[in-house]
Amino acid sequence: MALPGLDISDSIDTAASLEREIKPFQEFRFEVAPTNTVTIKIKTESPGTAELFGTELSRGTPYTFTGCKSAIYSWTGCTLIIEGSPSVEYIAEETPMSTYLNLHIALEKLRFAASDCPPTADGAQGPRILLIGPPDVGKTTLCKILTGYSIRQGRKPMVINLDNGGEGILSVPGTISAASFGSVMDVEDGFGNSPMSAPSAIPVKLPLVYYSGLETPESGAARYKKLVTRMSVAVNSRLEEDIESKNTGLIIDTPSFENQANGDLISYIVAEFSVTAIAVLGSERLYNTMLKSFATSPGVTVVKLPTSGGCVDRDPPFKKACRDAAVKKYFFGDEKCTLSPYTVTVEFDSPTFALWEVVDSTIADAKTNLSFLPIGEDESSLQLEEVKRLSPGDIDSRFENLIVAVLQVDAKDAGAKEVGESAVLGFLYVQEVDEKARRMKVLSPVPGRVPAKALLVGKWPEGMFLT
Ligand SMILES: Nc1ncnc2c1ncn2[C@@H]1O[C@H](COP(=O)(O)OP(=O)(O)OP(=O)(O)O)[C@@H](O)[C@H]1O
Repeated sequence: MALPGLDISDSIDTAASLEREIKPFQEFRFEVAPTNTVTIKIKTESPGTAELFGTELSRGTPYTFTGCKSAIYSWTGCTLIIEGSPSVEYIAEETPMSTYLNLHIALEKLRFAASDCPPTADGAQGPRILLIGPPDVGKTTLCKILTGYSIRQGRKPMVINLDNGGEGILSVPGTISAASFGSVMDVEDGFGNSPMSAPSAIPVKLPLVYYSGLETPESGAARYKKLVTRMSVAVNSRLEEDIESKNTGLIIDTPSFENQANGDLISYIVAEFSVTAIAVLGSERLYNTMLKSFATSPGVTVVKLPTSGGCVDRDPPFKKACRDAAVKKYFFGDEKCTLSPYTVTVEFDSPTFALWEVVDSTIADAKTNLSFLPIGEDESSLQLEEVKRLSPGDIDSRFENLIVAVLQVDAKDAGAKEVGESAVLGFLYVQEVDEKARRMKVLSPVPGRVPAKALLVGKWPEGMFLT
C-alpha cells in the first residue's frame, strides 16, 4: 500500500530479496549475527501459512530478526521473502514438529478434562509440564511452541522460566520469572515485552521476577531452591484466582540438566510445582534416570522427545552477546522502540540506601563446611549465608558495569531473609563507583531518585559495557 500523497511504498524491495518456497511440513532455518539484521515476510500472494516456534506469522508483514538462530515452519507450504543476508539459511525436511504437536494435543485433552471439573476440585488443575535436557537441545524453543499453540487455542498458559543462567524470559539474564500468557508472543523478540515506559504493538505480559544473581543453580543451590519455592507459592496462589490459567496449567523451562548430580534439583522442582509430566529432550540417559526416579510417583509421567536438527550449539561469545543485548534492551530499548534511561546518583550514606550481595556458595564449599560441623550436628544446623549486606567501605569499582536488582522490600529494616526471598521491582546498571565520595552513578529506566528499597547485586549476568 502506498502512503497517500507520497511516492513511498511500505513494501520490501523484492529485487534485492531472496524468495524461498517451503513445502508442507518443512521449515526454513536461518541464523543472523548480533550485528546484522534480516527481514522476512510471507509473500502476500502465497496461499499458505507459516509459524515461528508456535506463533503464526501474519501474511505480508515484515518481521525483523537480529542476533538469533531460528526457524519458520509451515504445515501448508508457503513462499517467504527474505531481505538481508542471513549467515546461514536452508530448508529442512525433517523436523520434530509433528511430535511436538502430538504433545500439545495430549496436553489439550488434559486441559479439557480440567475445564470440566468444578473450579475448586483437584481435577481442575491442568497439566504441569517440565522441560529438561542438556544445553541447546531446544527446551526454550519447545516451551515457546507449546505456549504459542495453547494461546492459539484461546488458553492462558502460565510460563515459568527457571533458567537463571540464560537470557531471561520477559526479564534480564540472572533471573527466574513467571507470567501468564493470554495474548500473542512477539516472534521477533522471543516471548515479548514486559511493561516499559513506551507503547508496544504486542500486548505486554506482567511477569513475577526473582533475581538469583547466579550463573547456574549449582553455584548457590540453597538460594536457587528458596527462590523456586517462593515462585511456586506465588504461582499456586495466582492460579487459585485465575481458573482459566489453572485449567491450562504450567509450562516450565529449566536450566541445562544432564546428569545424576542434577537429580536432586529436578525432584525439588517437580515437588514444588506439583509437576505432572516431565519431557526429556536430547538425552537418553537423563530420560532413563527420570523413569527410574519417578517410577513410584504415579502422578508424574516421563516422556522422551526428539531434538530438532536445527538446534545449534551457541558458543559462549554468542550467548554472552545475547545476554548483553537483553540487558541493553532493558535500558535502551531496540530499533522498534528506543528508550532513554536516566543517570541517577546514589549516596552510600543515605539512610535509605542498602546494598546487598549474593554470596557465591558453591556446593563444593557447602560440602567442605559440612565436614567441619561439630559432632552430633547435622546439615540442618548449618546456616549458609546466601546474601550479605555491604557496608559503604565494601563498595568499590568491582561493582561497575554490573546490574543491581531493586527489590520489593524496603531498605530500612529488611534482613537477610527478606532480601534473599524478595521479588524484583526493576533493575539499575552501575556506571561508575566513586569510593572516595561514597556514591555511585547508576542508569535507571525511570526518572527521579532510586526508591528506598533494598538493592541486590550478584555475579550474574557478568559485567558488560552499555553504550
Ligand atoms: N528448528 C530450529 N531451527 C533453527 N534453530 C533452532 C531450532 N530449534 C531451536 N533453534 C535454536 O537453537 C538454539 C538452542 O535452542 P534453545 O534455546 O531452545 O535450547 P535450550 O535447550 O533451551 O538451551 P539452553 O540450554 O541454553 O537453555 C536457539 O538459538 C534456538 O533458537
